[in-house]
Amino acid sequence: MSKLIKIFDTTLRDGEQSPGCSMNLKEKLQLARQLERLNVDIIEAGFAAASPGDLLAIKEVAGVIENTTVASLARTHKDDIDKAWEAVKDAVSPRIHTFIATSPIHMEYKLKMSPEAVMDRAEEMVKYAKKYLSNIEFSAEDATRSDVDFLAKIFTRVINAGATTINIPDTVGYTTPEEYYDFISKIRSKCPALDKVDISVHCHNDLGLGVANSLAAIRAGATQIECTINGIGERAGNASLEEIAMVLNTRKDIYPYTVNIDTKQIMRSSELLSSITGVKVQPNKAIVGANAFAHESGIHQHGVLNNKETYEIMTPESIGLHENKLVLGKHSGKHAFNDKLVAMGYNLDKEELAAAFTRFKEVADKKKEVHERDIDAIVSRQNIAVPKEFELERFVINSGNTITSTAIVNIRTNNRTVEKVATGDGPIDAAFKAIEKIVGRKLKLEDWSMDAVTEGKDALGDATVKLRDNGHVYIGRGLSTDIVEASVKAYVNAVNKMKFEEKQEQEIS
Ligand SMILES: CC(=O)SCCNC(=O)CCNC(=O)[C@H](O)C(C)(C)COP(=O)(O)OP(=O)(O)OC[C@H]1O[C@@H](n2cnc3c(N)ncnc32)[C@H](O)[C@@H]1OP(=O)(O)O
Ligand SMILES: CC(C)C(=O)C(=O)O
Ligand SMILES: [Mg+2]
Repeated sequence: MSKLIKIFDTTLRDGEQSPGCSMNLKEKLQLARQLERLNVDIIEAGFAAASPGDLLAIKEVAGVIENTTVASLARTHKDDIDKAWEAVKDAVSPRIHTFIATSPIHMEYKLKMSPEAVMDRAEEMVKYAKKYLSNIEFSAEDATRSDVDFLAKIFTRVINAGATTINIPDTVGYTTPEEYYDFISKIRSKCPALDKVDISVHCHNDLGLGVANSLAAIRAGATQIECTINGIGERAGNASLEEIAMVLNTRKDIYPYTVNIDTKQIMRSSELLSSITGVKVQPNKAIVGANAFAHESGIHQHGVLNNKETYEIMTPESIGLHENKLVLGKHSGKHAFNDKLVAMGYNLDKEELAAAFTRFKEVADKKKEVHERDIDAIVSRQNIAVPKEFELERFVINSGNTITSTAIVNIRTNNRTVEKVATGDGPIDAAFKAIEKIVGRKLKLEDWSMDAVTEGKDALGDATVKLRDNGHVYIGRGLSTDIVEASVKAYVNAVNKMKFEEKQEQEIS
């Protein structure tokens, strides 16, 4: 078998560091399960010392993931390492990932430590982590702006102390493919101990070179690539997992390596992440953008009609962009629905299945045809559902181009129905104002958007609402064939998330 290139997914850690991409515990669990289906080798589930909530989320992920290593990030501090261990110790395969910066600018101005002290600390903390477990990754933050001889020394010491993976990150997205190839080759020649461990790379996209640099690193001997779904991450993001996986899958002639990723799960992973964060993928994004497999111009269409390979270097099916197969209808029962879910890679418990089936029937009643992407939307929203402190019962809206829109909304909360009336600038605004009155709190609507999940006049509308309160942003999603209903559901979902997260924070603190 050819050499394995391990895929280390850091969507839940570095990805979550991007503005607007924070996720609650349920959302992290949902995404972690999808990453396991995608078959990544390592899930970096968070940074345990960052907050009690982060520690709890990693712990929960570690408790449910069976086939993938689960890692927590930790500074080179005893307390961080204790917390990281507490978070991952129940994992089937735990890893602690500890890091310290090695570039002159970071050591002098940020850490205020001498290079000798950094080296001593790194060695000491790897030894400290070793008392807990054997699988330890060490990262030299800002490696690409660090001195090669210094890196060779620190890597030799941490490997002798027990590190099993050495990461050489391009933290600020500064390097280029040729330079990175030479840099890694030089470090390898000065540090023979690297041949005994996995060499990892972690590339940021500040110059748009994250993927290209990761590929150059593979040719220089890297055996682990750190990346994120949709390329999210600090600043301009990280190298995108789907791009790396598809390059390695499509260009085996240049990269004759084994990669464990199930590429058919790529589209679903990308859509799930967008659905959780409310951050959409740009249409021309490679692999997962809406236009990635679209052919608009006549000459291209002519070519594709004669032979798809004239303009398609990979098939849409290879990333799980299925042909919108008609799957089930309103006469289908729970068994057929569950069989289909299993075939699509879902594994729901009894309660989740019952709730998803109810939603499926509601959708099937309104839509003639239920496609796999509709089911993806139903299931992913379902799992992310939080306790319904507020539940929409019904609404009536009076709207038109010559009258002020008026909404009457009835919501069930605390075992009673509350009804409020409000006027607004259009039907959706009126409905949102009525809900705000019921919640009894002034909420800032930061964003609202609507997408069609599938095509056609009976497409499911997928509404996203972003509410800001007390410095936090809460993202709600709503699905319906009716865009006002989808929006109202999304608003209520955002309010429920706000209440859920507030309660969680109170419980943890
Ligand atoms: C390149 C990366 O992505 S690194 C990961 C970045 N991610 C994050 O920072 C998200 C989570 N971070 C947090 O929640 C907080 O920053 C915490 C909880 C980790 C620390 O919070 P605070 O104690 O308030 O410290 P603050 O963030 O202001 O400063 C960082 C401190 O850690 C030190 N530090 C930074 N990196 C390291 C390291 N790898 N090893 C040891 N110490 C470090 C800094 O020198 C500074 O120390 P000081 O408090 O003695 O001056
Ligand atoms: C913690 C490290 C690996 C990191 O995120 C970076 O260097 O960008
Ligand atoms: Mg990073």
